[in-house]
Amino acid sequence: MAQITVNEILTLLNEHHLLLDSQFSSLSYSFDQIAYNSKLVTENCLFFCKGNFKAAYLDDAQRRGAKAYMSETAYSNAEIPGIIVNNIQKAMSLVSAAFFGFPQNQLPTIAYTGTKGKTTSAYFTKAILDRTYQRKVALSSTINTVVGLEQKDVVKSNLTTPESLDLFTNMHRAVENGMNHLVMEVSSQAYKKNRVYGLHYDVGVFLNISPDHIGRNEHPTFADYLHCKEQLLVNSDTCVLNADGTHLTDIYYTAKATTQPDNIYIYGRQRADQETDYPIDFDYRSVEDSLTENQIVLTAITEKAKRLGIDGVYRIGIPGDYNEGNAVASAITSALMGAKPADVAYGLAHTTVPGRMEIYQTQSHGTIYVDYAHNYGSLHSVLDFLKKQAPNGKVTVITGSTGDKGIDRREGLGKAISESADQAYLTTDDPATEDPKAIAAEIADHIDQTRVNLEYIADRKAAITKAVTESKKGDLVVVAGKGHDNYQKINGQNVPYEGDATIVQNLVKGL
Ligand SMILES: CC(=O)N[C@H]1[C@@H](OP(=O)(O)OP(=O)(O)OC[C@H]2O[C@@H](n3ccc(=O)[nH]c3=O)[C@H](O)[C@@H]2O)O[C@H](CO)[C@@H](O)[C@@H]1O[C@H](C)C(=O)N[C@@H](C)C(=O)N[C@H](CCC(=O)O)C(=O)O
Ligand SMILES: Nc1ncnc2c1ncn2[C@@H]1O[C@H](COP(=O)(O)OP(=O)(O)OP(=O)(O)O)[C@@H](O)[C@H]1O
Repeated sequence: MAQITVNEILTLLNEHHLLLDSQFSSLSYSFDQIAYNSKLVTENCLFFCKGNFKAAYLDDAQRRGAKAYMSETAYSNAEIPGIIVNNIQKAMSLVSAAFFGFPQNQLPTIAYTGTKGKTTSAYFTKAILDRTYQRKVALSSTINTVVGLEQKDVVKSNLTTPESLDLFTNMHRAVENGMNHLVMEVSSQAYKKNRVYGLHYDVGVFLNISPDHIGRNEHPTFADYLHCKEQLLVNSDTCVLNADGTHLTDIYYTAKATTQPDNIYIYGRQRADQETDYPIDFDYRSVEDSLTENQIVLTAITEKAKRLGIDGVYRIGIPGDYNEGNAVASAITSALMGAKPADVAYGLAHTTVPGRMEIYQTQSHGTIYVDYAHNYGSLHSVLDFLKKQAPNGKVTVITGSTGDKGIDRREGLGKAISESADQAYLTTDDPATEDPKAIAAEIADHIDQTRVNLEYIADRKAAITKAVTESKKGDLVVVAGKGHDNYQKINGQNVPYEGDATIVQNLVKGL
């Protein structure tokens, strides 16, 4: 059973210069539970006060059995002793890891960061390593969290990277369930909020970066966004970098500051004019890009890359040329963790990711894709790819954009539509407290309507239905933005929504 003594906590906090004061007299006192939500407190619990905290939550925690609290502020009315720290998020992460006996030491971890491709790459990697390690690979992704082999060990995730206490709880459960590796996604917010403070990864991957998540409640500037993402490399024993992304110099030198060049692997698409200041370890080229799959040739260039033994031709079961880079990153990380080429081949060919390039074919209408693209980078990648695949057909997109956050996504979506779509239906996507029609108008402001047919249909299902039923053979239709979500965020509520995939599945039956 997980436990921690006051002495262990104070020692840990002191080592990290986090402790300001402790009102606890007995150093040998031991807690059997830790929690940051008062509703989850049971007997003999250490309670963390963090975030937008209200004193009433501490009263609630006391009533339910908390024996001490940890906080950046002392609460004079509290009846239980306080441990006062100068950074509660860092303290909570360290104490959580210690409480669960540092589960990361028994769970070699591959961590992905990047603006786009984290979930897809994490799924590719899990599929490969599941072959190598008989499915004993845990997963922490935006979609699902997997901590064991049974159905009850697979749960839907709330965040891309969970709160530290939840993350270490999951890792502990994974170890208890006999899982022997972890593949996880790490968001920039996870670093901003110290959700992964003190956690080291065996392999850390930087997939790419483009402006996103900048604004109220997220990152004040792009520099801050980049800095947070780069922290993954500082905390990784081996770093894997994508040569085709922007800011490579910055990213490479951040990796090199704490990692020997021998433990840095760089991959990139083969190009005649390839010239970088860094050695490319692996290059790859497309043999086939089709509407349903890709095939690549992966070539090891440097000696250390050759030692991984994964040169070869691979089929990738998810379409989109940008998924080739995701697949290569996954092949390299999996090989670093012991996967054989046959495992890589199987995993890349058989991965599917809910809401990412899900394909629905019709008999006499177009081909429909459900995809999570919701900013310029992703929508541009998807539409640009499909446009090249449909020389004689029309590319139609159905999309909206979220309210109350990511305001600059609206311009980006409009730009991506203008560049590569022939037709767009603007509709509703998590409007929060905003009017979806006004959001759509902002997207429309950036669409060149002399070349793109545009229509606003507020009801998302109606927009999808019209686009799909009116499509002709050879046309490509992308239902973008919501991916696997089955709710619409409206005025603080998650209003149930049938889901893009379900709607499309039902529609194509008769077509
Ligand atoms: C801004 C931000 O990071 N907020 C996160 C943070 O909120 P918070 O600490 O302020 O929590 P709160 O909900 O206001 O409540 C304050 C505290 O009181 C406690 N409480 C509350 C009620 C009660 O009755 N009793 C009680 O004890 C809560 O458990 C909490 O500890 O901690 C919560 C979990 O402890 C997170 O759910 C929440 O994420 C919000 C919802 C969120 O959506 N964050 C997004 C921006 C995010 O992190 N996204 C990234 C992906 C984006 C990227 O790629 O960068 C992600 O990793 O998912
Ligand atoms: N390497 C890539 N480059 C550009 N676009 C990509 C890439 N990989 C995936 N995409 C696009 O981005 C969308 C989201 O992909 P995925 O969920 O794998 O990324 P993510 O980093 O987890 O995203 P998010 O942070 O938004 O959850 C996909 O549906 C696809 O449209």
